[in-house]
Amino acid sequence: MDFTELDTRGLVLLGCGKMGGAMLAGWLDRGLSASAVTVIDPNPSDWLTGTGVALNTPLPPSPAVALIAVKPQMMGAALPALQSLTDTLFVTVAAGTPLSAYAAAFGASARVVRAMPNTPAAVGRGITAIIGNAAATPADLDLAQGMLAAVGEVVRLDTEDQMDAVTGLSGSGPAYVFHVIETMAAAGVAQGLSPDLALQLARATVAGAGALAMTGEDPGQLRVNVTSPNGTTQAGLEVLMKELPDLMTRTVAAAADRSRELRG
Ligand SMILES: NC(=O)C1=CN([C@@H]2O[C@H](COP(=O)(O)OP(=O)(O)OC[C@H]3O[C@@H](n4cnc5c(N)ncnc54)[C@H](OP(=O)(O)O)[C@@H]3O)[C@@H](O)[C@H]2O)C=CC1
Ligand SMILES: O=C(O)[C@@H]1CCC=N1
Repeated sequence: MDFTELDTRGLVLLGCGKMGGAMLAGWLDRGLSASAVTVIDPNPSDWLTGTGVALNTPLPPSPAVALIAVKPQMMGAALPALQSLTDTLFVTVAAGTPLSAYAAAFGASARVVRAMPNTPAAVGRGITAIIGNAAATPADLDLAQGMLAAVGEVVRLDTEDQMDAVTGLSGSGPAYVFHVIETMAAAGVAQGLSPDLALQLARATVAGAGALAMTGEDPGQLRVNVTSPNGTTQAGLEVLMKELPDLMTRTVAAAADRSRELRG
């Protein structure tokens, strides 16, 4: 990405925990100047302190973008810190919190893009869904998309309602996959492997399958390619496929429902 506008006018980051930190790490790795970034966070991590960004200093009056990455529950206490900004695009990654909440805090003319990223952004492999409010211009959406595309894929939503399902699928999804790694490793240990070897096999299997899935081949066909008739995979899938579809449907639904609840 061309970071010129952010480098020139500045980027403010409100909250730099797991998600804000993942995105900032991705941007700094891809060429954003640390000197252009001001972070507001009550307890900066050692990593953040070492990046050279400005920490809890007065804000520039008109940064290009203010990224809001605090927990939805902290929003009321945190947003007033950004109220003095002028001609700034607000980009929020908070789950649940609707676009209307930012109009209430910053005024109806505030330009806001709501985004749902995920933590693989830290290694440039995130996926983020975005939607703007009525005040956000096409140029604002392009700016937000450009920033987020620097740390992975970006998709645009048609309606804000879709954000709950996106949150339940790709926002929370990395945690489901990490749990698959954990449970595959534990299953390998139950078959007699050492914990270290089982974890190495599970981690590389998920990463390799993910890379293969990204070739664009249909995932159902990729599954068939592994499955010899009456072989080992078929025996395993006969167990997994009885339960996983319903389990995954309920998992994503629970996360999406929680996103709906967070609207308050
Ligand atoms: N983690 C994820 O995978 C994803 C998270 N999100 C969204 O990102 C947002 C942040 O989540 P996550 O990074 O996981 O949470 P974290 O708790 O890791 O990060 C939030 C950060 O905000 C800080 N903070 C608290 N109060 C304030 C304040 N008043 N002003 C500035 N900073 C403050 C926290 O400090 P302290 O810890 O000291 O309170 C913390 O460092 C949430 O809204 C979440 O819905 C979206 C997509 C994925
Ligand atoms: O768990 C959460 O609420 C946040 C939103 C998506 C991922 N983490």
